[in-house]
Amino acid sequence: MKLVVTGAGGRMGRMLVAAVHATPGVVLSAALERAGAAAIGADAGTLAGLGPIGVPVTEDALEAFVGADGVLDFTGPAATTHFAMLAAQARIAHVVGTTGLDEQDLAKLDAASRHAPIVRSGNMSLGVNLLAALVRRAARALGTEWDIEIVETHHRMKVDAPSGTALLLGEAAAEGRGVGLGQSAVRGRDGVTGAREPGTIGFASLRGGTVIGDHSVIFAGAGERIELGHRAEDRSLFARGAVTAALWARGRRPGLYSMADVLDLSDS
Ligand SMILES: NC(=O)C1=CN([C@@H]2O[C@H](COP(=O)(O)OP(=O)(O)OC[C@H]3O[C@@H](n4cnc5c(N)ncnc54)[C@H](OP(=O)(O)O)[C@@H]3O)[C@@H](O)[C@H]2O)C=CC1
Ligand SMILES: O=C(O)C1=N[C@H](C(=O)O)C[C@H](O)C1
Repeated sequence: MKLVVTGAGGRMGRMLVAAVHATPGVVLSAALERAGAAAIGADAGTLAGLGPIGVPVTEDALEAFVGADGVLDFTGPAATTHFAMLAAQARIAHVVGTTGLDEQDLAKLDAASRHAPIVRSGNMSLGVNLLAALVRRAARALGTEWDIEIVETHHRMKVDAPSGTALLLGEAAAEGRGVGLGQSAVRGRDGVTGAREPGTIGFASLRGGTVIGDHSVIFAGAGERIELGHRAEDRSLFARGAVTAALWARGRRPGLYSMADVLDLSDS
């Protein structure tokens, strides 16, 4: 399977190039960065710490997509919605790890998924997607007398909050309660906020240092607390998950899929 890596000079892009290189059955057919980026012309393998692999970083997404079977995309919302349109035109699988997408961005992905398969997840790891299934189950069992708070910590360079993973876990909690996250989420508190509103799902974001990604879901009841959590120790686990998603998506019908579909956790 021929794969394109977008944002190939970024933290995740370099991990993705290495994961593709290490996985039998997939090859890197192109590596992209934005026009004018310092990485243009560099060998993608060298950037990823592999040594030269003969794939230079380029800026021409359309040409790259036409010659490929899938694209691994961990960039930013504007780039990802653009790549979704191009992947739809080329009818190739689009694996989206990008977070910070708003409602309009998601609507664009939805439209693109009518023409090609898209696998989107705020977290491509098995551990987090299993955690989401556990959170859904706990929220269903405990009911609204137990307050739910989601705390996430990431490195100082992260640009969006709450993290995509925190929102994924919030969605799972809301589903467990049979409510929509949009109506329940409290995304940060400051000043005289008043007492906690029953049934809400709170989010708190911490940023600092080189933390790859820590998430805790706290269920706080009367006189007791349950905490379910996950700590990522290495970005390569997200990259391996993305390659697994691309292999799964190859030849699938157009549609919007999640990592829970890829990992067969949808009924959990
Ligand atoms: N779902 C998951 O499992 C995970 C998701 N992520 C998400 O992945 C995204 C990227 O994270 P990270 O790698 O840390 O960020 P980086 O900023 O290190 O990398 C993003 C790269 O994409 C490049 N880029 C931006 N726009 C374009 C474009 N139009 N064409 C080509 N390249 C482009 C950036 O270039 P430039 O610097 O010039 O903007 C940069 O090199 C984030 O949204 C993050 O939250 C991260 C880890 C796991
Ligand atoms: O930006 C990151 O680094 C990460 N982003 C994803 C998120 O927003 O949840 C996944 C992981 O936590 C790392």
